[in-house]
Amino acid sequence: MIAVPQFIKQPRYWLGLLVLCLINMALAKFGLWIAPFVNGSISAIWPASGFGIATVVLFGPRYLPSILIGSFFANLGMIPAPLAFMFGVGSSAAVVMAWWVVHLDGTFRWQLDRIVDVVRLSFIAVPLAALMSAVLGASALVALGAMPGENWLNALGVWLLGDLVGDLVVAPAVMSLYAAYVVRPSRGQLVEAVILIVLMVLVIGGTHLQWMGTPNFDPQFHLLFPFIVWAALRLGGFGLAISILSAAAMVVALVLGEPRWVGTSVPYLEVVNLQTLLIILSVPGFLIVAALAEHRHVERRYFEIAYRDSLTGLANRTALVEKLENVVNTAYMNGLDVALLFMDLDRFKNINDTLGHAMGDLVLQEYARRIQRCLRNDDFVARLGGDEFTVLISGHNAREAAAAVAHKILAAMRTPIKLGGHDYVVSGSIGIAALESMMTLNWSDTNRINVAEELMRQADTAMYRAKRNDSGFMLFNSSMDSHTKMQLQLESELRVALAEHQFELYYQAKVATASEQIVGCEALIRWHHPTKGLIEPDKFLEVLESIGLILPVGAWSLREVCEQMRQWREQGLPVQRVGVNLSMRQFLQPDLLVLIDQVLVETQIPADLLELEITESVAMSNANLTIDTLIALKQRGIYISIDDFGTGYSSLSYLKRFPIDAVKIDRSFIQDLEHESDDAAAIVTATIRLAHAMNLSVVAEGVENALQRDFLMKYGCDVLQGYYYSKPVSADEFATMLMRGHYH
Ligand SMILES: Nc1nc2c(ncn2[C@@H]2O[C@H](COP(=O)(O)O[C@H]3[C@@H](O)[C@H](n4cnc5c(=O)[nH]c(N)nc54)O[C@@H]3COP(=O)(O)O)[C@@H](O)[C@H]2O)c(=O)[nH]1
Repeated sequence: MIAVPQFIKQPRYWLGLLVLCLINMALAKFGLWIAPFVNGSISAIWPASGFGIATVVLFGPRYLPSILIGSFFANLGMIPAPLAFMFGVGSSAAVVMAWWVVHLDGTFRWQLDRIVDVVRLSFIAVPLAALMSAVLGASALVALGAMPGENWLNALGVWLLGDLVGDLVVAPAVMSLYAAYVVRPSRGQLVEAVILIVLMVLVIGGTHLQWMGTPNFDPQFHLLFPFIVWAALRLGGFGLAISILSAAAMVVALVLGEPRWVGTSVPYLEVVNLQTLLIILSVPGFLIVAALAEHRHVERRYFEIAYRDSLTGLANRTALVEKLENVVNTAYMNGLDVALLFMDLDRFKNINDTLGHAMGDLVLQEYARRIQRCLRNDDFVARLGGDEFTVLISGHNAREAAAAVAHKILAAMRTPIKLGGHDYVVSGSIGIAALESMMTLNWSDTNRINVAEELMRQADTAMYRAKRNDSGFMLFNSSMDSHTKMQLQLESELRVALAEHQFELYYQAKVATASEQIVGCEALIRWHHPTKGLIEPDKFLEVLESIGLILPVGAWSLREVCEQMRQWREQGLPVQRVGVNLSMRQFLQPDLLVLIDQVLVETQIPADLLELEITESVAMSNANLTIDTLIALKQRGIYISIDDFGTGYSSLSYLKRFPIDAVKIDRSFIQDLEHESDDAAAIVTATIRLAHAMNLSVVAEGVENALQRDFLMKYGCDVLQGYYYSKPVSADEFATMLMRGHYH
């Protein structure tokens, strides 16, 4: 059974077909009407064929019947029905030919906004279609006895030219008018188009009517060219289409209506002139429009590349900088406020590292959308790169508006995002810098560019402060600058500290819960500042990490620990395992294993005396890499513990994947141990039970009193560490402990 296409059942289709049939018929009638003025039988202009090509290219071959039927009924009554039918078949075949040629490789754009499409339509599809129609039409005339065979070639020529003119004028014009129906021209363009046509009628019509009928009258149709160029340059395809159709109508009317040809037909040379004129008005016009559209497209692409962020579609850094300078200028002129929000996603790197960059991209795209939804139309949002976004707000009370927007954005971020089947909440930190209108009144011109830069810097500083304080968002204030200066000073002092050997390692004992004998220790760094005295690591570790100095300092710690063990062993002390903390950067550095091997070989320390402590978040930052590194460390016999356990977002069952030896319960839980029913107590006991089930040793950090010790003893914690036994002490003091065999 033949399947009936769906469109057949749609009334819209039949209505469309009917309308197209009627238009086709009307245009064919027009062609037939002008035929006697020219040579009596075959029309010099056949607009129906151009309209047919346009409708089938635009709406598909399903509308082909409109051409066959329109042509048939237009001719019926004037010529025998079989001939009328053959003409209809010829017209339809010509349109199929044009449709096939333009769609050969599926790249044709009926909007005619590329030169290649205008060329394909005008120089290949239309000539082939016109030739086919002419061959079939002239042959049908001869075959059905309506014309002697010797006139075939002549009829073919006239038919061909008539179709060419109709196709080249009407087909691109109808396509362009349809494009304007889809993307409406502006009111200004419509007004300009009307003015253009009125002027064209006045100039051409006026000159023509003035001289018409005088001896040696020469029509001044070349005066049409400036109007066509004007339309093509200023109004695009739509303006050009209506100008060309108006010009064609006017020219045909003026030529046919000339008193010289009344009662006779227009001489053939005049007809060819008319046909040539219409073709050279149309084809170059549409080529100009296409060339301009291509140029605009290239410009738009350059603009996109230069000013758009390709991942999120938001404005990029360059666009922000330009916009900021403009907004600052406008604010200066109009006494407005400007506020800049600088936003950064918290721990975004972890998402990239653990879930992959593709998921990271999804997060950025989703958060770009969420930020946009929190803004008004005239706010400006940009992605600076990575996970950094900015929002620019200007107007009255921009600072208050910025704070409200920051609230909205942070609230929008709290909705979890689904990644790989799991819900994640990615929080953000926002810094806000604002310029009040009162201040702007005093700016000089050069100042204003610096002001834009300064705003960016201040918002950035406030964002870092918000991130550090975990406070969501913060407004910039000048005290933040002094903090930044102090940070810079700290950075340079730390570089000096490394070069001048101002770091020292202290050692804190770890004792076995059952015997309370030392079973090892943890090496903890201290800084002997030349003026400020002994500084604890919490005050400088983060800066070391942020400026990358943690790598040489970490390498120094590792070497120092092993060197110290070697010395203690040489002194005959009962050296136990010593733990060294590894920071994120250290753990992820590619030559960590090379360094460890080198140090162990140099100091001749057995690998099982070395313990590496990595925090949960370090282990989780890149699970696959962590497993590989840990396996390599284990193969060497190095002892591995997970530090600060309970503060990250992993679970023991997740850590099961890692080849580790011990977990160190974070001291915040130990300090909260008071009653067995407390949350902390429940967490500690559950951790001990689970860790033991997984054959892991459990160390409790921060044991400060007998109550905590007793609790941990009762629940079978293996090792205790804390001030209750010993604070971190210098290497010499720890050597004394080792000598005594006790932590006192
Ligand atoms: N990457 C490196 N990190 C290091 C290194 N040296 C230290 N650190 C890390 O710095 C953080 C702070 O260390 P510190 O100020 O030395 O504090 C340690 C102990 O003094 C403290 N502690 C131990 N017992 C108690 C106690 O009973 N009460 C109490 N209030 N504090 C106590 O805990 C710190 C040891 O913590 P941990 O490492 O988690 O076991 C700290 O995070 C260090 O890791 C280094 O060379 N490299």
